[in-house]
Amino acid sequence: MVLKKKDILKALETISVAGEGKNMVEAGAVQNIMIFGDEVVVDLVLATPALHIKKRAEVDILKAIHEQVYEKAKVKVNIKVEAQEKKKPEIKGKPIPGIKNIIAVASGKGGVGKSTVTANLAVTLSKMGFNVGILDADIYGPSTPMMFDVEAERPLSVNVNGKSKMKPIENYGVKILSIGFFTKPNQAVVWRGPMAAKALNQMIFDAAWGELDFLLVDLPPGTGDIHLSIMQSLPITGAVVVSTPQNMALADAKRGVAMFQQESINVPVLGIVENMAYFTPEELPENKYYIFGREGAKNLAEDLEVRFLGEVPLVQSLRESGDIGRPAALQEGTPLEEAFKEITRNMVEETVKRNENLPATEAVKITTMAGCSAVNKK
Ligand SMILES: Nc1ncnc2c1ncn2[C@@H]1O[C@H](COP(=O)(O)OP(=O)(O)OP(=O)(O)O)[C@@H](O)[C@H]1O
Repeated sequence: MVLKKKDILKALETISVAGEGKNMVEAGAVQNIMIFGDEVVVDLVLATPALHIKKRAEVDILKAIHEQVYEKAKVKVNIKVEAQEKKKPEIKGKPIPGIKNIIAVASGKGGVGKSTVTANLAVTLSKMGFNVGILDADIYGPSTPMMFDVEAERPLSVNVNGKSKMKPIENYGVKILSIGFFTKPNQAVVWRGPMAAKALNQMIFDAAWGELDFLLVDLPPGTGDIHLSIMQSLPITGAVVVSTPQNMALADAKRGVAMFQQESINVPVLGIVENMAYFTPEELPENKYYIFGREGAKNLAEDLEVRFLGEVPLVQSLRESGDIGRPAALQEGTPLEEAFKEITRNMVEETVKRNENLPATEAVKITTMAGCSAVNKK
């Protein structure tokens, strides 16, 4: 009996690989087949060193060749174990023309300052010379319109290439669309998941964002359906997680990071920001009181091996600036401006690093920090 490689391959194609839904040839596990007379040598690569799986593969191969090709074939199986490379984060969703980087800003717990951080990151990016937008997707408490003093505004419709599009509201050099523009003030927001997802999709794809270097997405707190829906429809470049140093907030932040890193989402976490890191009376800036604990988010970042982007103190003027609608980072020469500059610089740096590891898509364009002197300045 003359053994043929194609018959052996056909037999091996009947063996499935556990958990992959593919046969071992399709899955690339069969590296080589050699035939010497009635002897067949199969080189196999497996991702797991588990003994029972190795044994099982060997038995299956023997059986398939004996039953389907030649019952007296002398079969030898060489198994090599190669840990599979960790899946690289990939950009999902359809790219939005003109938008280079989409950064999701998330927090596990509510009220930790996610929207405040988003607003100040946005104005800092704008001061650095980037074109910036904020998509306020916080369906439970859209606060961006208030933080930018545009609560009373309503987006107008404009004509772009014959299509009617929603024009974002602009202030302090930042383009804004918020779910808050479509609800009355004080109206209880009871968006159901699909409704919210639809409204968000319109704000993303039916909006005239123009050219943006960064679109920051202010996510609702927590890790719910709306997050999944955004993650699936938007090509998110990376995520920034905001937390206070408090244990309770940290546990939620950890869940937030895990949500981005889970296999089905696989959005890289650019880093963690520690908000309300300490209280400092404005008249005594040297005095620091660690009200919510010390360096909790910093330690969490280290534990999770993600970048610590920086800390923001608890300062009365930061709250006030949010309430009056003028983000604190707009001021020049203040410790708060410095803090946000540092965080923003680190975030841009992480975005650049992350983009270097990605396939070039419309959603990923910024691959160097050159051209932004404010970013390079330490
Ligand atoms: N570092 C800070 N110092 C002082 N006040 C702050 C600081 N960070 C946030 N705040 C204030 O805390 C309150 C909650 O902040 P913010 O709305 O940004 O939180 P959030 O995490 O976005 O909340 P939500 O759960 O509604 O999404 C606001 O009044 C804000 O002005």
